[in-house]
Amino acid sequence: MRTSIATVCLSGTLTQKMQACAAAGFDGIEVFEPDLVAAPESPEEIHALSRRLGLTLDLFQPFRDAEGVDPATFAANLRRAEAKLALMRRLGMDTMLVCSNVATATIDDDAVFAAQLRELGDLAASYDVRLAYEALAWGRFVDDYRRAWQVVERADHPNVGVCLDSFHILSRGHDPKEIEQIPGDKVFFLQLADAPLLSMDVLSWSRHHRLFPGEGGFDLAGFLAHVLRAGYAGPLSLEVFNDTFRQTDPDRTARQALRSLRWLEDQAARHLGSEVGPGVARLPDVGEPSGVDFVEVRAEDAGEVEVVLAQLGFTFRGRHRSKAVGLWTQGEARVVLNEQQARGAAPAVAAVGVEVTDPDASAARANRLLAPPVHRRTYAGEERLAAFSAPDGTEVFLGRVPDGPDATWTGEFRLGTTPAGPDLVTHVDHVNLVQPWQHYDEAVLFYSSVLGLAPQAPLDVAGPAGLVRSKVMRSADGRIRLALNLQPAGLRDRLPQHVAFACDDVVTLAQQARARGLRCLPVPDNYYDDLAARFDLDPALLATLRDLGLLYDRDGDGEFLHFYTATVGRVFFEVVERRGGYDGYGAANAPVRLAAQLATA
Ligand SMILES: O=C(O)c1ccc(O)c(O)c1
Ligand SMILES: [Mg+2]
Repeated sequence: MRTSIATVCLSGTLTQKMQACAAAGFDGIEVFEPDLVAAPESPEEIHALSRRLGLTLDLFQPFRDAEGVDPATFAANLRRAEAKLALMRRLGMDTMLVCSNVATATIDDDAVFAAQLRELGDLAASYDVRLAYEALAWGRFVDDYRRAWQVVERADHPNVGVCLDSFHILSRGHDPKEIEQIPGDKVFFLQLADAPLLSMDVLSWSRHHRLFPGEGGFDLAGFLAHVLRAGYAGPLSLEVFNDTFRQTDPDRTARQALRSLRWLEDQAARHLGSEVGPGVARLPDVGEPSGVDFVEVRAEDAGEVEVVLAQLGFTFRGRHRSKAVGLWTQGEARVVLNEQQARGAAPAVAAVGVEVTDPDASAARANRLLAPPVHRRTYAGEERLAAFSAPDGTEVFLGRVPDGPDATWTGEFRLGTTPAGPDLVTHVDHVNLVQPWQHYDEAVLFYSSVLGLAPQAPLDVAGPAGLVRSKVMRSADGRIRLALNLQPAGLRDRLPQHVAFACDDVVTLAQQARARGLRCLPVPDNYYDDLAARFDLDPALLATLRDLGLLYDRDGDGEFLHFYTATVGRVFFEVVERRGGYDGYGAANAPVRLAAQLATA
């Protein structure tokens, strides 16, 4: 379907916004009137620029407070409308958004709304313009799309239809199913926005917190499916008022925006199944990744990380035959230590490899979703893995699901040791990636659309340097879990990232690691006193936890035992044992960890 975006979604001047939309690959834009009013270019110049850029000007918006008014006010509204219609002709535009009256309406009567819209429709027809009437969630009288449609039906004018905006409908909890009752050709325009599920007044929610589809909590695929069932065939347009996107790079936001639409179109097509029409584009269907292939830590000198991995029981498997890269493994957990092009860099998580069944299809999907490709030097005979840069800069590699116990690329490593004993670590449980605040929502969309991971409900963790917002992106079977943590503004330096390894016997592993000299993150005694109060723990277990510096959590019948290593550069490791189907991450313990890390930093 055609794609469009309101200029209000982006930062910059009108012409910068237009260039960003065209560069990302949008078909058209909604011209937000204040952007035009503030522009030095004439309407004719904007029209000419849109043609040069290959963008259609799909919707002029908004025209406010038109209907439900006394006759004198309505006469003034007609005069105001005529000026805007003449302006639209200069822009070469044919559709104007009329939002329901929030301010000047005094007459709560559908007959009056319909008669006034009909009269406006006559005026618009003389300029070859169509009016799309939109119920704002905070409209004075019309605040529900179903009432807006009743008014439009009653106006019965070929130039008057409705504009549907997912935010106004879903924020109020109005059932979108009745959209299917509206004839598709009377839906003149469709605006799409997601939002986090907040409880606050709808106007502030709408003006500051809207998000691109896939970044919030609304069911937009289900919503769009209703609109498509109604027979709507116009553009899919984004209208996202958001404080962050208004101040960040418009080129980047525009790419993120188009990614959200391509993802949503595919989701709606899945939702519709065999009902889907021919114009709805699908993405390559790749299934979800089945596991973590590797985690890469990059550093100028990875020596300290090697020490910690050895203490945790990892085996050094060798150096890469042509690069300054080493491989450490335990069970199916593989850690690559990369010392290339890392001058001055403290150890940090640089890349995560995931296992997919069809890397080419996954790469094609990522390309279609405008994921920036990463190019790394590979030499003849080496396995070349497609990679993309996530919004936080983490490089995501797409590897093939291995046939045997080891990924094929591990054969490129030489002169290592063969794993000797029984491995206690079985695999990578989760990777925790710190997100700069301005890219957080983009990261949620990136990991859900490109990798097909599902966002879990967000959680706030109180740390001594600020609240850390956390959202886990995971595959259905839990083999991939990426915890995205928002960097609190109060922390000058980035929070460390971490890699958590799963094991079946964390007590033994902790004992062995201690014997090898591992420095764990210290846990205060107060924590264990509180544990004893909260849970009716076996005193012997409590003593073991206290002795080894292990943390503990419980959900239902499940139990979680875990510990953290000290931080090396910007990375630390965690070892976790999940008992009895425990599915969380020990969130209750996170404040203790954050405080201990701050104290030892
Ligand atoms: O917040 C507003 O005023 C506003 C304006 C136009 C829209 O389409 C909308 O959804 C909201
Ligand atoms: Mg709208």
